[in-house]
Amino acid sequence: MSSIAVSASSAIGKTAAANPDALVRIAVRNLDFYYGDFRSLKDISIDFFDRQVTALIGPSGCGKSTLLRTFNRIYSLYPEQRAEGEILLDGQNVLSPAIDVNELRARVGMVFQKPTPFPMSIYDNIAFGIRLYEKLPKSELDGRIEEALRKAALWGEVKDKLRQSGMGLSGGQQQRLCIARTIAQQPEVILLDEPTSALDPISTGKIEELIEQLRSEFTIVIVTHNMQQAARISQFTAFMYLGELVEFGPTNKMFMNPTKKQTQDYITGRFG
Ligand SMILES: Nc1ncnc2c1ncn2[C@@H]1O[C@H](COP(=O)(O)OP(=O)(O)OP(=O)(O)O)[C@@H](O)[C@H]1O
Repeated sequence: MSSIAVSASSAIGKTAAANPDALVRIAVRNLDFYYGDFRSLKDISIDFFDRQVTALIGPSGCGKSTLLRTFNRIYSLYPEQRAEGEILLDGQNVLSPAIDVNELRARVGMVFQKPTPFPMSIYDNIAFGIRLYEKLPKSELDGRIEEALRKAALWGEVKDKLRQSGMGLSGGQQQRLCIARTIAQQPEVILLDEPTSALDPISTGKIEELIEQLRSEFTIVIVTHNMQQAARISQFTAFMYLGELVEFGPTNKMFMNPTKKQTQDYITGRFG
Protein backbone atom coordinates (compact mmCIF):
# COMPACT_ATOMS: atom_id res chain seq x y z
CA MET A 1 0.00 0.00 0.00
CA SER A 2 1.33 3.47 -0.82
CA SER A 3 1.92 6.13 1.84
CA ILE A 4 -1.03 8.11 0.48
CA ALA A 5 -3.35 5.18 1.08
CA VAL A 6 -1.87 4.44 4.50
CA SER A 7 -2.33 8.00 5.75
CA ALA A 8 -5.73 8.29 4.08
CA SER A 9 -6.81 5.04 5.74
CA SER A 10 -5.50 6.21 9.10
CA ALA A 11 -7.69 9.29 8.79
CA ILE A 12 -10.73 7.00 8.57
CA GLY A 13 -12.22 6.46 11.97
CA LYS A 14 -11.38 9.99 13.07
CA THR A 15 -14.27 11.24 11.02
CA ALA A 16 -17.97 10.57 11.65
CA ALA A 17 -19.26 7.47 9.86
CA ALA A 18 -21.88 7.79 7.13
CA ASN A 19 -25.41 8.02 8.47
CA PRO A 20 -27.33 5.20 6.76
CA ASP A 21 -30.65 6.92 7.53
CA ALA A 22 -29.75 10.33 6.09
CA LEU A 23 -32.32 11.77 3.69
CA VAL A 24 -31.44 12.34 0.05
CA ARG A 25 -31.09 16.08 -0.52
CA ILE A 26 -29.87 16.00 -4.14
CA ALA A 27 -30.68 13.12 -6.48
CA VAL A 28 -28.80 13.21 -9.78
CA ARG A 29 -30.33 11.05 -12.48
CA ASN A 30 -28.81 10.20 -15.88
CA LEU A 31 -26.91 13.46 -16.04
CA ASP A 32 -24.96 14.32 -19.18
CA PHE A 33 -23.01 17.54 -19.55
CA TYR A 34 -21.69 19.14 -22.73
CA TYR A 35 -19.10 21.81 -23.43
CA GLY A 36 -20.20 22.46 -27.02
CA ASP A 37 -20.01 18.99 -28.61
CA PHE A 38 -17.77 17.55 -25.89
CA ARG A 39 -19.64 15.27 -23.50
CA SER A 40 -17.83 15.72 -20.21
CA LEU A 41 -20.30 13.96 -17.89
CA LYS A 42 -21.70 10.61 -18.94
CA ASP A 43 -24.95 9.29 -17.52
CA ILE A 44 -24.20 10.18 -13.91
CA SER A 45 -26.67 9.00 -11.26
CA ILE A 46 -25.81 9.64 -7.63
CA ASP A 47 -27.46 10.73 -4.37
CA PHE A 48 -26.17 13.38 -1.98
CA PHE A 49 -27.36 13.06 1.60
CA ASP A 50 -28.63 15.67 4.02
CA ARG A 51 -26.10 16.85 6.63
CA GLN A 52 -23.38 14.63 5.22
CA VAL A 53 -20.14 15.62 3.49
CA THR A 54 -19.58 13.99 0.11
CA ALA A 55 -16.12 14.20 -1.46
CA LEU A 56 -15.73 14.08 -5.24
CA ILE A 57 -12.35 12.58 -6.11
CA GLY A 58 -10.64 11.49 -9.31
CA PRO A 59 -7.81 12.44 -11.65
CA SER A 60 -7.57 15.85 -13.26
CA GLY A 61 -10.18 16.37 -15.97
CA CYS A 62 -12.51 13.57 -14.80
CA GLY A 63 -15.43 16.00 -14.36
CA LYS A 64 -15.52 16.75 -10.61
CA SER A 65 -15.85 20.52 -10.98
CA THR A 66 -18.24 20.14 -13.91
CA LEU A 67 -20.55 18.00 -11.77
CA LEU A 68 -20.36 20.49 -8.89
CA ARG A 69 -21.18 23.37 -11.23
CA THR A 70 -24.38 21.71 -12.39
CA PHE A 71 -26.02 21.84 -8.94
CA ASN A 72 -26.46 25.63 -8.93
CA ARG A 73 -26.49 25.95 -12.74
CA ILE A 74 -23.56 28.31 -12.64
CA TYR A 75 -22.54 26.85 -16.01
CA SER A 76 -25.59 28.46 -17.60
CA LEU A 77 -23.68 31.76 -17.68
CA TYR A 78 -21.93 30.21 -20.72
CA PRO A 79 -24.25 29.62 -23.68
CA GLU A 80 -22.27 26.70 -25.16
CA GLN A 81 -22.54 24.66 -21.96
CA ARG A 82 -25.57 22.48 -21.24
CA ALA A 83 -26.77 19.73 -18.93
CA GLU A 84 -29.27 16.97 -19.74
CA GLY A 85 -30.95 14.64 -17.28
CA GLU A 86 -32.29 15.44 -13.84
CA ILE A 87 -30.91 17.01 -10.69
CA LEU A 88 -33.61 16.80 -8.04
CA LEU A 89 -33.11 19.17 -5.12
CA ASP A 90 -35.70 18.16 -2.54
CA GLY A 91 -37.53 16.51 -5.41
CA GLN A 92 -37.56 19.56 -7.71
CA ASN A 93 -35.57 19.37 -10.96
CA VAL A 94 -33.11 22.27 -10.90
CA LEU A 95 -32.47 21.84 -14.64
CA SER A 96 -36.07 22.79 -15.41
CA PRO A 97 -36.35 26.10 -17.30
CA ALA A 98 -39.03 27.10 -14.76
CA ILE A 99 -36.46 27.29 -11.95
CA ASP A 100 -35.44 30.78 -10.79
CA VAL A 101 -31.64 30.49 -10.92
CA ASN A 102 -31.05 33.34 -8.47
CA GLU A 103 -33.18 31.60 -5.91
CA LEU A 104 -31.41 28.33 -6.72
CA ARG A 105 -28.00 29.93 -6.13
CA ALA A 106 -29.15 31.18 -2.73
CA ARG A 107 -30.25 27.63 -1.85
CA VAL A 108 -27.07 26.07 -3.25
CA GLY A 109 -24.08 28.19 -2.21
CA MET A 110 -20.62 27.81 -3.74
CA VAL A 111 -17.08 28.48 -2.52
CA PHE A 112 -14.26 28.45 -5.04
CA GLN A 113 -10.64 27.27 -5.05
CA LYS A 114 -9.13 30.73 -4.68
CA PRO A 115 -10.70 32.97 -2.04
CA THR A 116 -12.84 35.56 -3.81
CA PRO A 117 -13.67 38.34 -1.33
CA PHE A 118 -15.26 41.41 -2.91
CA PRO A 119 -13.21 44.63 -2.74
CA MET A 120 -15.29 46.00 0.12
CA SER A 121 -15.39 45.80 3.90
CA ILE A 122 -15.67 42.52 5.79
CA TYR A 123 -19.17 43.60 6.87
CA ASP A 124 -20.27 44.49 3.34
CA ASN A 125 -18.86 41.29 1.88
CA ILE A 126 -21.51 39.45 3.84
CA ALA A 127 -24.24 42.11 3.75
CA PHE A 128 -23.99 42.19 -0.06
CA GLY A 129 -25.22 38.62 -0.48
CA ILE A 130 -28.04 39.07 2.03
CA ARG A 131 -29.22 42.34 0.47
CA LEU A 132 -29.56 40.62 -2.92
CA TYR A 133 -32.48 38.63 -1.58
CA GLU A 134 -33.75 40.31 1.58
CA LYS A 135 -34.37 43.77 2.98
CA LEU A 136 -33.54 43.58 6.67
CA PRO A 137 -33.49 46.33 9.30
CA LYS A 138 -29.92 47.19 10.37
CA SER A 139 -30.11 45.42 13.74
CA GLU A 140 -31.28 42.21 12.10
CA LEU A 141 -28.64 42.51 9.37
CA ASP A 142 -25.95 42.98 12.03
CA GLY A 143 -27.19 39.86 13.76
CA ARG A 144 -27.12 37.81 10.56
CA ILE A 145 -23.59 38.98 9.80
CA GLU A 146 -22.35 38.09 13.27
CA GLU A 147 -24.06 34.70 13.09
CA ALA A 148 -22.50 33.92 9.69
CA LEU A 149 -19.03 34.98 10.88
CA ARG A 150 -19.40 32.87 14.02
CA LYS A 151 -20.49 29.83 12.04
CA ALA A 152 -17.52 30.36 9.71
CA ALA A 153 -15.21 30.43 12.77
CA LEU A 154 -14.04 33.94 11.88
CA TRP A 155 -15.93 36.19 14.31
CA GLY A 156 -13.22 36.25 16.98
CA GLU A 157 -10.60 37.34 14.45
CA VAL A 158 -12.59 40.10 12.75
CA LYS A 159 -15.20 41.42 15.19
CA ASP A 160 -13.16 44.57 15.87
CA LYS A 161 -12.44 45.33 12.23
CA LEU A 162 -15.67 44.71 10.38
CA ARG A 163 -15.28 47.98 8.45
CA GLN A 164 -11.81 47.05 7.16
CA SER A 165 -11.39 45.60 3.69
CA GLY A 166 -11.93 41.88 3.25
CA MET A 167 -8.94 41.95 0.90
CA GLY A 168 -6.67 42.72 3.89
CA LEU A 169 -7.30 39.33 5.50
CA SER A 170 -4.96 36.34 5.16
CA GLY A 171 -5.77 33.75 2.48
CA GLY A 172 -7.26 31.36 5.05
CA GLN A 173 -9.32 34.13 6.63
CA GLN A 174 -10.50 35.26 3.18
CA GLN A 175 -11.68 31.72 2.45
CA ARG A 176 -13.61 31.64 5.75
CA LEU A 177 -15.07 35.04 4.83
CA CYS A 178 -16.28 33.53 1.55
CA ILE A 179 -17.79 30.63 3.51
CA ALA A 180 -19.46 33.16 5.86
CA ARG A 181 -20.84 35.01 2.82
CA THR A 182 -22.33 31.74 1.57
CA ILE A 183 -23.75 30.77 4.97
CA ALA A 184 -25.36 34.20 5.42
CA GLN A 185 -27.70 33.43 2.53
CA GLN A 186 -28.98 30.47 4.57
CA PRO A 187 -28.44 27.84 1.87
CA GLU A 188 -29.39 24.18 2.12
CA VAL A 189 -26.37 22.94 0.21
CA ILE A 190 -22.77 24.21 0.20
CA LEU A 191 -20.51 23.34 -2.72
CA LEU A 192 -16.76 23.61 -2.12
CA ASP A 193 -14.42 23.39 -5.12
CA GLU A 194 -10.95 22.55 -3.78
CA PRO A 195 -11.42 25.15 -1.02
CA THR A 196 -8.03 24.56 0.63
CA SER A 197 -5.74 24.03 -2.34
CA ALA A 198 -4.43 27.62 -2.12
CA LEU A 199 -3.99 27.50 1.67
CA ASP A 200 -1.22 26.60 4.13
CA PRO A 201 -1.66 23.53 6.41
CA ILE A 202 -2.87 25.54 9.42
CA SER A 203 -5.54 27.38 7.43
CA THR A 204 -6.43 24.08 5.77
CA GLY A 205 -6.92 22.49 9.20
CA LYS A 206 -9.22 25.33 10.25
CA ILE A 207 -11.35 24.97 7.12
CA GLU A 208 -11.54 21.19 7.64
CA GLU A 209 -12.71 21.70 11.25
CA LEU A 210 -15.21 24.23 10.01
CA ILE A 211 -16.59 21.80 7.41
CA GLU A 212 -17.11 19.23 10.16
CA GLN A 213 -19.09 21.82 12.18
CA LEU A 214 -21.13 22.99 9.18
CA ARG A 215 -22.18 19.43 8.48
CA SER A 216 -24.67 19.59 11.35
CA GLU A 217 -26.66 22.13 9.35
CA PHE A 218 -25.88 21.82 5.65
CA THR A 219 -25.45 19.24 2.91
CA ILE A 220 -21.86 19.63 1.74
CA VAL A 221 -20.22 18.53 -1.50
CA ILE A 222 -16.46 19.05 -1.79
CA VAL A 223 -14.11 18.53 -4.72
CA THR A 224 -10.65 17.61 -3.51
CA HIS A 225 -7.41 16.26 -4.95
CA ASN A 226 -6.24 15.46 -1.48
CA MET A 227 -7.10 11.88 -0.57
CA GLN A 228 -6.23 12.34 3.10
CA GLN A 229 -8.59 15.29 3.18
CA ALA A 230 -11.41 13.27 1.60
CA ALA A 231 -10.81 10.53 4.18
CA ARG A 232 -10.67 13.02 7.06
CA ILE A 233 -13.75 15.09 6.39
CA SER A 234 -16.27 13.19 4.28
CA GLN A 235 -18.89 10.58 5.09
CA PHE A 236 -19.38 9.65 1.44
CA THR A 237 -16.93 9.57 -1.46
CA ALA A 238 -17.55 9.46 -5.21
CA PHE A 239 -14.70 8.40 -7.50
CA MET A 240 -14.97 9.71 -11.06
CA TYR A 241 -12.94 8.91 -14.15
CA LEU A 242 -13.28 10.28 -17.69
CA GLY A 243 -16.68 11.80 -17.03
CA GLU A 244 -18.13 8.66 -15.46
CA LEU A 245 -18.99 7.82 -11.89
CA VAL A 246 -16.89 4.74 -11.22
CA GLU A 247 -17.83 4.10 -7.61
CA PHE A 248 -19.74 5.80 -4.81
CA GLY A 249 -20.22 4.79 -1.20
CA PRO A 250 -19.44 5.48 2.44
CA THR A 251 -15.93 6.93 2.70
CA ASN A 252 -14.62 4.19 5.01
CA LYS A 253 -15.73 1.52 2.54
CA MET A 254 -14.30 3.41 -0.44
CA PHE A 255 -10.90 3.74 1.21
CA MET A 256 -10.69 0.45 3.08
CA ASN A 257 -12.51 -1.92 0.77
CA PRO A 258 -13.43 -0.45 -2.62
CA THR A 259 -15.39 -2.61 -5.03
CA LYS A 260 -13.73 -1.50 -8.28
CA LYS A 261 -10.10 -2.02 -9.20
CA GLN A 262 -9.90 1.52 -10.66
CA THR A 263 -10.90 2.98 -7.29
CA GLN A 264 -8.36 0.81 -5.49
CA ASP A 265 -5.64 1.87 -7.92
CA TYR A 266 -6.50 5.54 -7.56
CA ILE A 267 -6.60 5.66 -3.78
CA THR A 268 -3.37 3.69 -3.51
CA GLY A 269 -1.61 6.05 -5.91
CA ARG A 270 -1.10 3.41 -8.61
CA PHE A 271 -3.43 4.99 -11.14
CA GLY A 272 -2.03 5.22 -14.42
N1 LIG B 1 -14.81 25.54 -20.32
C1 LIG B 1 -14.55 24.35 -20.85
N2 LIG B 1 -14.60 24.15 -22.20
C2 LIG B 1 -14.36 22.94 -22.74
N3 LIG B 1 -14.04 21.84 -22.02
C3 LIG B 1 -13.96 21.98 -20.70
C4 LIG B 1 -14.20 23.23 -20.04
N4 LIG B 1 -14.04 23.04 -18.71
C5 LIG B 1 -13.71 21.74 -18.56
N5 LIG B 1 -13.67 21.09 -19.74
C6 LIG B 1 -13.35 19.70 -19.96
O1 LIG B 1 -14.30 18.88 -19.27
C7 LIG B 1 -13.65 17.78 -18.64
C8 LIG B 1 -13.92 17.83 -17.15
O2 LIG B 1 -13.26 18.98 -16.61
P1 LIG B 1 -13.40 19.36 -15.07
O3 LIG B 1 -12.77 20.69 -14.88
O4 LIG B 1 -14.80 19.19 -14.62
O5 LIG B 1 -12.51 18.22 -14.40
P2 LIG B 1 -11.95 18.10 -12.91
O6 LIG B 1 -12.08 16.67 -12.54
O7 LIG B 1 -12.63 19.08 -12.03
O8 LIG B 1 -10.44 18.47 -13.13
P3 LIG B 1 -9.37 19.18 -12.16
O9 LIG B 1 -9.20 18.22 -11.03
O10 LIG B 1 -8.14 19.30 -13.00
O11 LIG B 1 -9.95 20.49 -11.73
C9 LIG B 1 -12.18 17.88 -19.01
O12 LIG B 1 -11.93 17.07 -20.13
C10 LIG B 1 -12.00 19.35 -19.37
O13 LIG B 1 -10.97 19.51 -20.31
